[in-house]
Amino acid sequence: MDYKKLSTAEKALFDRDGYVLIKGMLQPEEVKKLYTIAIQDQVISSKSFDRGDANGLRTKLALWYSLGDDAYSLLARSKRIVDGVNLLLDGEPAHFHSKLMQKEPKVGGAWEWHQDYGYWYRDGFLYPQMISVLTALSPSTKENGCLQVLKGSHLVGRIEHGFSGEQVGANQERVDELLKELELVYVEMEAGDTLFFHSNTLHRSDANLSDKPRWSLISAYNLITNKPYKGNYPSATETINIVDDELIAQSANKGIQEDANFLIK
Ligand SMILES: O=C(O)CCC(=O)C(=O)O
Ligand SMILES: [Fe+2]
Repeated sequence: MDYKKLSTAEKALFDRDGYVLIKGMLQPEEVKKLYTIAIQDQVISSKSFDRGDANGLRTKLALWYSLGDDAYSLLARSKRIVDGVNLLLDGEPAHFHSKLMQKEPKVGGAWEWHQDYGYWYRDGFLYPQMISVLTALSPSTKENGCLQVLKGSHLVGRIEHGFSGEQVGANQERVDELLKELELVYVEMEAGDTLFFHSNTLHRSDANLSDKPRWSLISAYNLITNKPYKGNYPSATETINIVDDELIAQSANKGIQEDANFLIK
C-alpha cells in the first residue's frame, strides 16, 4: 500500500504558512475504522470533559499523555505521521499529548483565537519547537465549525494569552491587528485529511450549529530535546515507538485503555 508521505515541498509550505494540509493522509478504510472505534469508546466518553465558550456552548474532549496500543495511539505512532513531524520539526519528535475532540451537533462550542504554544509555554516548554497534528475523523466544514487559521501568523512569535470565558485566548488587540494583515483560512477537511500546524499558528473555530458532528484527533509533538523545566510530561521527551503504517488497518479494533494517563478535569 502506498501511504502519503510529507515532501520537502510541503515542508516549504509549512515554513511559509505555519500549516500544511495533507489530503487523504488516512485511507478511507482506516478513518472509517478509527471513527467507528471512537464513537463507541466508553472509556473516551467517561474520561471526556467539556469546555464552555463565550456563549456557554460546550465542546467535549478527552486528553491523554502516553501512547499505548489503542487505535488512536497507533495513528500517533505511525511512520507516516512521525516521519512527517520529524521533517517539519527538523529533528526527532516526542509525543506530548493526544486528544479526541468531539464537537457535537448544535451544542459543540467555539474555540477562541489562540496559539497552542500560548498554553504550552505555561506548561514549561522553553522553545516553540512543537507541532499539532489534526486528523479529521468526520468531515469538517464551515457549517460544523472547522478549524480556521491565520496564514503566516506563526512568524509573529508567542502572543500574550489570557482567559476568555473558560478558555485561554490570545491577546485580542494583537489578533485584531493581525486579522487586518493576514489571510484567514477556513480549513475544510474530508475525513482522513490531516493538518499539521506550527505551535505559534493562530487558530480558532466556530461553534457547531449544524446537525453533523465534527470529530477529530489532535496529537501534539515536541522536539525531543525541548525539555519542559516544570510539570511532569514524561512522554514529551521520550523516543516514540514508531509502528508500520499497515498496523492502523491491520490491528484489532482497540479503544483506549481505562488506565491511560488522562488529563482529569
Ligand atoms: O479543533 C478545534 O476546533 C480547535 C481545537 C484547538 O485548537 C485545541 O484544542 O487546541
Ligand atoms: Fe489549539
